[in-house]
Amino acid sequence: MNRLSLALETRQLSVGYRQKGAERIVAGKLSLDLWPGQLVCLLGANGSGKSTLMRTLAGLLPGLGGEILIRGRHLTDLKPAELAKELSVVLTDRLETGNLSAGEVIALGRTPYTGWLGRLSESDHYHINLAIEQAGVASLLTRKIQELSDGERQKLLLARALAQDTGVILLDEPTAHLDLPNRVEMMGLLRELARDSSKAILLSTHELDLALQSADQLWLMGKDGSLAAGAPEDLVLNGAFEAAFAGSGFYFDQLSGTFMVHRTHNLLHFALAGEPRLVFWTQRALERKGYGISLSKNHALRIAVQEENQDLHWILDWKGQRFSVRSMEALLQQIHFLAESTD
Ligand SMILES: Nc1ncnc2c1ncn2[C@@H]1O[C@H](COP(=O)(O)OP(=O)(O)OP(=O)(O)O)[C@@H](O)[C@H]1O
Repeated sequence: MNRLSLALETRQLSVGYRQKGAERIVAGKLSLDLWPGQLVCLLGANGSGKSTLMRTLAGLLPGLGGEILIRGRHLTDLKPAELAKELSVVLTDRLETGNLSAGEVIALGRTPYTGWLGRLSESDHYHINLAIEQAGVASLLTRKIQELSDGERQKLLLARALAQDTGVILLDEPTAHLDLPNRVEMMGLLRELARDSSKAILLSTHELDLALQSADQLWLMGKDGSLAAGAPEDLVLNGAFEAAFAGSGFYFDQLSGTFMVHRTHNLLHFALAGEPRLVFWTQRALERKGYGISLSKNHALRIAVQEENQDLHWILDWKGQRFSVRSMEALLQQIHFLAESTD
């Protein structure tokens, strides 16, 4: 792809704060590309610098070095009105809109196009209606903004950004206040917008699992001011994903693609056999108790799990002895009993 069609680009960008004449660089030497049609999730532990980078890219915080280009033009050369036609921002903590209705807030997204009288043209109405439909906020329009729930307000802010009709949309934690179905819906909506409307969307989030499943690219901020960018699967397989969130008490399991709370601390390992879904949950139960999994089929400790007529049962082969149980709880109790009596 021709680099001229990049939606946003940074070259050796440093972000951070100037305090009493001294610079505090939060992240440096960032050379990043954001293409039209791409959904990029910005991830990192608390305090790693996601908001700082987001605010710098949005022109709300001056960079400490390097360059930011929006469709090939330097951010610092763009007048505020020009920037507002290129890039919209949804920040979680900003809503200084007084006593406006939700519909009026969405219409504010057209400010860069309406001139100082603020009169809405046909094209403005078109974009407002499209934004209402895309964000699914038609039922909120007459409500006062203070009366909305956090989740409803979040969708409304997305609608305002969509009404602004920019090529780049930056969202700081857009799923923060949403429940699980709404988080999934919001991520799906952003995914669709990127793909179908060729928007370049960058969002920061703590939803690691959703980001892994939805993003075209992850930008992973490390605690040391570094940033690793790449396809989610590349960053999992090269260890960058786990390294960004390394902490005590949990680890990232590449096989299941999830963070696990428990490491094996028990010497007992089991070989598992059965339908993958049943093996998966049996493994989860064993790992929760600190047992390990063996890949050897001839292991002395084996568990086979089966489903017959919607009844589950587990056959535990314990060094040649066989036990049959009908629930996961019974399986764990049987193992515990056998382990205790063999000690
Ligand atoms: N206004 C400020 N002045 C000086 N330092 C700041 C300021 N705002 C944030 N910081 C510091 O910059 C670093 C990055 O903060 P930032 O808010 O960007 O992290 P974050 O990744 O968004 O965190 P979180 O996940 O907790 O929202 C932190 O060490 C923070 O203390």
